[in-house]
Amino acid sequence: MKANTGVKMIPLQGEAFGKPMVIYPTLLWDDDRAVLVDTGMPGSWETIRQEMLRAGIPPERLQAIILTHQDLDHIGSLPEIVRELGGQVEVYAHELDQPYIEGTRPLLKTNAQSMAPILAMLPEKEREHLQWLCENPPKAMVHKTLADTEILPYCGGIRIIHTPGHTPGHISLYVQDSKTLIAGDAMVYMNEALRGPIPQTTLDMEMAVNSLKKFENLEITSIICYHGGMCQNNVEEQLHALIR
Ligand SMILES: Nc1ccn([C@@H]2O[C@H](COP(=O)(O)O)[C@@H](O)[C@H]2O)c(=O)n1
Repeated sequence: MKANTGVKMIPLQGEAFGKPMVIYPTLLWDDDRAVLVDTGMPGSWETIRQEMLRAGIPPERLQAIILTHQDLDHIGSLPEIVRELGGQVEVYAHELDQPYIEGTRPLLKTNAQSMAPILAMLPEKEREHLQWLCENPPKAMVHKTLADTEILPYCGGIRIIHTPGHTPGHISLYVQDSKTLIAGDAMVYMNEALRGPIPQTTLDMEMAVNSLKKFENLEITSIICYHGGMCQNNVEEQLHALIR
């Protein structure tokens, strides 16, 4: 029997890096399990938990967290979720971003040196907070690393697509049942238009643009961008216009 599967974005509103920001982790579920894709900034777990309850998914059902990459706004609440749910949750990420998430290497972007220009512009209280996060970044163990083309057996099958560029281990996810592409930061959705990677926060633009080719042959009905949310208008036409 086919499981009942679902996809729901969890909008998180707040201030990050000196600007107001809305970001969109995604909740996936089937009859008995739930999966969270990305965890928001530090301190977001309570909002995520409330949104899970509103969707009728008890937090105890959360069995996996998939991190699209190492950036602070994606891994921020990972330690608090793992602390609360403990051994029931498996954490997944690509092996190239694993050491940063586990804290054995400093985060590639959210470190005091890279963030210096932003830190210098912030009011004192926010600067101290971001400085503290740069020096004490969230970290937690990655239990399983993910490889390109692998299919995780949750929620009708989640295909892993390695899309390096924004970070070396950036992944996107294709949710087979609903034909939803969870693009992480490989693309953004702004003013009802799908756009490519953002140069200001992408470590290797050429690689990031090249990674979009991996979406070319997918049948897609919706794209969830971490920045901008869900794109459902002329999805394939918009996507093909970005692929060079
Ligand atoms: N103005 C900014 C915003 C963010 N950063 C750093 O880049 C990382 C990725 O940010 P996204 O908004 O693309 O998710 C973020 O974790 C910050 O470290 C930045 O340098 N300047």
